[in-house]
Amino acid sequence: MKLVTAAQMQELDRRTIREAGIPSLTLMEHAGTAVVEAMASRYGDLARTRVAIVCGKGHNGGDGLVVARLLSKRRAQVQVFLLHHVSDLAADSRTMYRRFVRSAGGKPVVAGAAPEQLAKGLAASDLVVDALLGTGLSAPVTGAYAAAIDLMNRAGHPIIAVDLPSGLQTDTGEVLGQAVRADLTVTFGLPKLGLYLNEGIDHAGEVTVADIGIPIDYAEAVDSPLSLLTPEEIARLLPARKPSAHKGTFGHVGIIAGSPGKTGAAAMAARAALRTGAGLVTVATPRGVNDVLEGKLLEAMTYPVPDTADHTFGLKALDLLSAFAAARTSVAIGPGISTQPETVELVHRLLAQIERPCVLDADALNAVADRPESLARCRASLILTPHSGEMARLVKADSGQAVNRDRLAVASSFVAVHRTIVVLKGARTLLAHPDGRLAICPTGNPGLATGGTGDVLTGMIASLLAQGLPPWDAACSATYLHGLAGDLAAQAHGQAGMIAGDVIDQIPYAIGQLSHRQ
Ligand SMILES: NC(=O)C1=CN([C@@H]2O[C@H](COP(=O)(O)OP(=O)(O)OC[C@H]3O[C@@H](n4cnc5c(N)ncnc54)[C@H](O)[C@@H]3O)[C@@H](O)[C@H]2O)[C@H](O)CC1
Ligand SMILES: [K+]
Repeated sequence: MKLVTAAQMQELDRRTIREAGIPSLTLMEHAGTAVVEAMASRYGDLARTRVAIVCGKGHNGGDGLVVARLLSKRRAQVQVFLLHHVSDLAADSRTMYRRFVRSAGGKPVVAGAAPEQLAKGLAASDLVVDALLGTGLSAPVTGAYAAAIDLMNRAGHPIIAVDLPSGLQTDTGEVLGQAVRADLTVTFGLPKLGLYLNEGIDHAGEVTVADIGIPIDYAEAVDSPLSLLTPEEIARLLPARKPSAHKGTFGHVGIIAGSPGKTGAAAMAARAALRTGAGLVTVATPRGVNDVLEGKLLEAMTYPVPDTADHTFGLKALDLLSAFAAARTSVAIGPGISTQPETVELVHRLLAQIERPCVLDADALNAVADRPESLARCRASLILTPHSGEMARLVKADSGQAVNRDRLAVASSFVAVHRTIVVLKGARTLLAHPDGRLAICPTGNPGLATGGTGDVLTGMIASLLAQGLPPWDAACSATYLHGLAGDLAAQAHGQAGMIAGDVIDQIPYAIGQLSHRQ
């Protein structure tokens, strides 16, 4: 599904009204209806629920007035707070104001709501609807708006944001002055970019994208290189398992991984590859740690190769590893291989020889960071899976935080230069393709910030490559499934208690959830 900026959304809105002839009031009615439906599905029967609705003067406020009328119909106890006098409202919003007053029989509407009144009203509510500002935000929030946002955030009740949390910049996810911290955001038509970037991630809460009647062909025609991965799209990409299949049908993953103290990384990548459906998985590992690794694996095979005195990968293994990779359907290099200088050199030489689609992760990324030109020399399709710290090393940025401040630009320019796919991990993992495509993954949670989950993702991508998915589809699908498995693991164990092994255990259920959508 396309991700859009404020300008793209406004253009879509304009086309829908002018060309498709759908009246703006109808769109507003649909928007309000969608918010009420999302509230009912999250908070249950809303009858007798006390709801404070805080409205600005634009169309976002108009949506809020529709919500007010529809909630009153459901016998919720609604209190509307208008920050402006009725005469200041946009025309459609004024119409919705009148409809609300008429249908709700003169329920309290406080025009130009003073902070004390608002504070009292918020204290006496169960839920808060934020309909102050949407895509029309054009300047930092100050004065009465800032005060209202602060009061909403401090009221301690769940906040439902209409279209966007007020104060959030639609395109960048930056807070302009002050922004609402929502529990649920119901966004209209297409998802807005800022809900998935920067502070927007924390301010948006759960995001629901609501259909308000914008024609599908208009939405698909939006010229945006950015998309949000959706379960429907990912379900279509996953490999089918025909009744006549055998294990050869699902490919043979080769994983080059492990060193003393880090055989767990190798084992987790292998198990994740198997759980994602690969037919066969073999881990090539330094001879000195092979016995330890074998003890951790049942279904995967190992391939011990000559090692250095430290029991890490050394140059004497180059020819064997090159032949190993050539005999596999896909390859992953990196989990737990260490940054021993000979291992680093080995990675560079392997890259010059490898031809199978290949995932580079962890220490393999650290190896290429000082000589990234090796990437361009590689003939294979490469998928790199850095977290922000590894990306910082790859692009010589000061820190992972510097990368995170501008994830879109960093990832796009890296792939344009090095012609690889990048999976930039982190809150809302970002995928970048050298042809300019960008995708953001909505699944995953902070519980995934635990050792080993990166190795799991590497194994999953390699698995889908081995099953024949093109590299971009494999990267998108594996990232989505990995986040979903992480969300299921968090449900079972909590975000603090979940560990990478729990994510592996949930992969089959994540695949199962998507299969129902095929
Ligand atoms: N996209 C659609 O198809 C639909 C969107 N709807 C809703 O409409 C809003 C966008 O409405 P718009 O009137 O353009 O803007 P806002 O309501 O977000 O606010 C504009 C209003 O606020 C003033 N303003 C801007 N910045 C500030 C500030 N920092 N402080 C105070 N005031 C500010 C500005 O001057 C305007 O007067 C969209 O988000 C949806 O919720 C439709 O209802 C359905 C169709
Ligand atoms: K809002």
